[in-house]
Amino acid sequence: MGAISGEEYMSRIKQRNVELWHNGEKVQNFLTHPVFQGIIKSQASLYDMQLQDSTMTYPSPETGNAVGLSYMKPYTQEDLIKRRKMVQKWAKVSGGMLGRSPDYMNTVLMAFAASTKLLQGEENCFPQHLQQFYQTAKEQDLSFTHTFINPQVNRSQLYFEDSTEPIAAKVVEENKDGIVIKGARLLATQGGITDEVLVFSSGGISEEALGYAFAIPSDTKGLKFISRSSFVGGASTYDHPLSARFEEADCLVVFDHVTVPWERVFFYNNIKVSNNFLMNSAFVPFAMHQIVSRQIVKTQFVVGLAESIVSAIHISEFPHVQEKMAELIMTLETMEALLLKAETNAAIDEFGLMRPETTPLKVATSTFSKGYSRLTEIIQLLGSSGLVSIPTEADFKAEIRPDLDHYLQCATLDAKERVQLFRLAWDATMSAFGSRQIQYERFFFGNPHRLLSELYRSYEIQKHTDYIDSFLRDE
Ligand SMILES: Cc1cc2nc3c(=O)[nH]c(=O)nc-3n(C[C@H](O)[C@H](O)[C@H](O)COP(=O)(O)OP(=O)(O)OC[C@H]3O[C@@H](n4cnc5c(N)ncnc54)[C@H](O)[C@@H]3O)c2cc1C
Repeated sequence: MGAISGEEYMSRIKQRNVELWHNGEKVQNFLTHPVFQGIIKSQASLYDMQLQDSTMTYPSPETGNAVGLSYMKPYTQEDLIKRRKMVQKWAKVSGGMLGRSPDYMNTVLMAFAASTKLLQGEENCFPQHLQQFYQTAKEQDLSFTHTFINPQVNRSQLYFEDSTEPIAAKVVEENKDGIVIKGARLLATQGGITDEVLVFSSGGISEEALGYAFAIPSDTKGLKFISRSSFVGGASTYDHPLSARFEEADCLVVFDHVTVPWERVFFYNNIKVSNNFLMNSAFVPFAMHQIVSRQIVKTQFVVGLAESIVSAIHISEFPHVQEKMAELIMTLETMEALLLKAETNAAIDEFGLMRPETTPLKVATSTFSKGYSRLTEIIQLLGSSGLVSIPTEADFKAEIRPDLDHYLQCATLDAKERVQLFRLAWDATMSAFGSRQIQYERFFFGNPHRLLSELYRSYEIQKHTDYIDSFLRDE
């Protein structure tokens, strides 16, 4: 089969009988629902793009089919660069706003499947199931959401859930068919509108029943996705240039005695593996390589947007404006340099993959997680009242049009073009969609404080203290 078209992706979504709730109602037809139709069309356009661009696929080593490059295990630096270019082509479609373009989860699955030797010989671990699932996903171009964390009930390190009905999803039974899961997980972005959901323990557990990894179809019996309220502002892409197309709902995932068939269980009932697999696997470097590639496109988008505002209202002569533009450029150049360093220093890892150097990627993701809100703040500071003087497409069709044309023109654009630009800046930085983007970049890859402390703990710092020692000795 191999890489699919947008049409095939949509027809699969349509055929699945997924239980997805939004605003108190069970969603019936996803393809025409005002909240989900925009994102589904955008995802479909990405699949079409992949099918039409030969640099976005590669021949499957097993079948020879043209399959998505995001599934490709990189063995050389050229492979890594091909992967980066593929990620960035897709990211350009949404200005980097789509966190779950298919390459993200495909990369994650590739990295997990490449790491199965960590499961070999371990109790209750099934490396062959993970390998097989990766092959199926690659050949059928399956789409994914994932959920790695437990509900935010009590994060105290001393907390031990004692509810009689599980809150955090756990294994409540195992039988001849598989393991049975009851409870909930957070926070599946694009939950309900993908073929499959990938569920992994992200560590930090002390109870065996909470440690497992599996993948199941989104329409598995007992599985329910509860979407947050939608940030789609409306269907008009003039009024809502981003949210109308790229709003990815985030979902609570509820497992009501969901049976996971044995062939879909990757591991369970093994605390050591559950706590270590994610971090010891190839997940972090390869997921981060995808993330930083996308975040660079997002930064380019912000730089372009900011400069378009600067030139539209002629504010480039002011020193603080130049300083703010320089700040954006510094972030972009820093991100690009870090990615280049990671790729340049890539080396074959314990799984035989060409692994990008992890430290620059950790620095880049942490820089962006902290700094993206500042990038959006700069857009707000430059756009000023222009970000709220944003009449709608309907206003431009009404009899007030001559007033709008006259009073909302700017140095380089007519009123309708100017409002279109400022509406884009508003949607990127101030609308509900734009605010969620900030929260997304802060948190989606895990607790940012944990990532920073992990950066410090894994950093080869000894050479610098050795330097100080020798400096003192030489005095
Ligand atoms: C928009 C968005 C989309 C997301 N999409 C997905 C997805 O598709 N799939 C998925 O699996 N997850 C997703 N996530 C969830 C993401 O993985 C979590 O937000 C992240 O791991 C942080 O967990 P939390 O939100 O429960 O915050 P918490 O862990 O509850 O943290 C709350 C606060 O307490 C602090 N805190 C908590 N514990 C500690 C500690 N031990 N030490 C120090 N400080 C602590 C945190 O730093 C934070 O300030 C998404 C999140 C967002 C915001």
